[in-house]
Amino acid sequence: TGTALADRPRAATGTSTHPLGRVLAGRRPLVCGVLNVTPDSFSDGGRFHSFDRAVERGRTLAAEGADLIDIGGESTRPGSRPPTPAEELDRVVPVVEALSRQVPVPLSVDTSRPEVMRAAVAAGASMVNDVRALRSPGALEAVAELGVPVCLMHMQRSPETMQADPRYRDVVVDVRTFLAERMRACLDAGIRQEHLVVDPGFGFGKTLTHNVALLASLDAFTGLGVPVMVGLSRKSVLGQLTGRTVEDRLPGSLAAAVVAVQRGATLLRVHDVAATRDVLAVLDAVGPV
Ligand SMILES: Nc1nc2ncc(COP(=O)(O)OP(=O)(O)O)nc2c(=O)[nH]1
Repeated sequence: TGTALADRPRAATGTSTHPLGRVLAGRRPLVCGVLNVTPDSFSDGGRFHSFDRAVERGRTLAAEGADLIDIGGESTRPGSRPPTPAEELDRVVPVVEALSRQVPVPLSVDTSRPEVMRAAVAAGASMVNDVRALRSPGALEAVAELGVPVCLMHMQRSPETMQADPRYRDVVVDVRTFLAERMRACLDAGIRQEHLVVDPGFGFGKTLTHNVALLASLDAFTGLGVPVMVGLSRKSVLGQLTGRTVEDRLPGSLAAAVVAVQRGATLLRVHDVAATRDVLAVLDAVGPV
């Protein structure tokens, strides 16, 4: 069941309004469900096992009301080693292909590799989400040619080293400046402004103090004039604030979602879609702060 392949929002290269662009222009905050197809996200699996569970997870996220499903094949946990290009392609593309036929919601591909962007969009993805903000060789050109929306996220250094000793002059100013520079690079490469999303990158080269400052000053990023994505769901910053392990961080995640939306976030990247949708329903009833 679900939308036939032909009816799905396709990567519309060169057309004026991309289907996902219309979604992103909407007023209601969007819930982006996290689907990590990585060994440490799906336990004891060979590709087949994780493939089956990944597709099942994607169907569950859609059934819970996800507006978008973000599919990633690279674990970006602090200290993690990136997969080879072949490993990443092998993890992501079959899942995108299967879900593009089975679920009626747009798919985003969480990758920094242009070859993975191209293969995932060809398989049915409608958006790119890049934790390296298109800094890899060929990434800007790939997104410009694909004509799909892209999320530009801030990360200091790399997953292997980012949490060693993160330092900023002023974390809000430094992250905002970085994102503004990446937006400029995108516009210069021919990527449309209405296809841009920015994300401060919570937990990516930030201490607890840095993460809290970024959340408290989220309006610095909404001031960039494009939708802001926030990914705080179950992250270690919530563990630092509550003392909870990852399995018990739903209350903290929902509190973070409320704060993020009230300070201007319009996309929430979360593991718990149904619970987050419930929180947004209550916020929506009350209206803006
Ligand atoms: N735009 C964006 N993309 C992201 N991709 C991965 C993660 C890492 O978090 P998660 O996927 O929950 O964990 P892991 O990759 O360790 O499984 N966080 C973000 C984020 O905050 N923003």
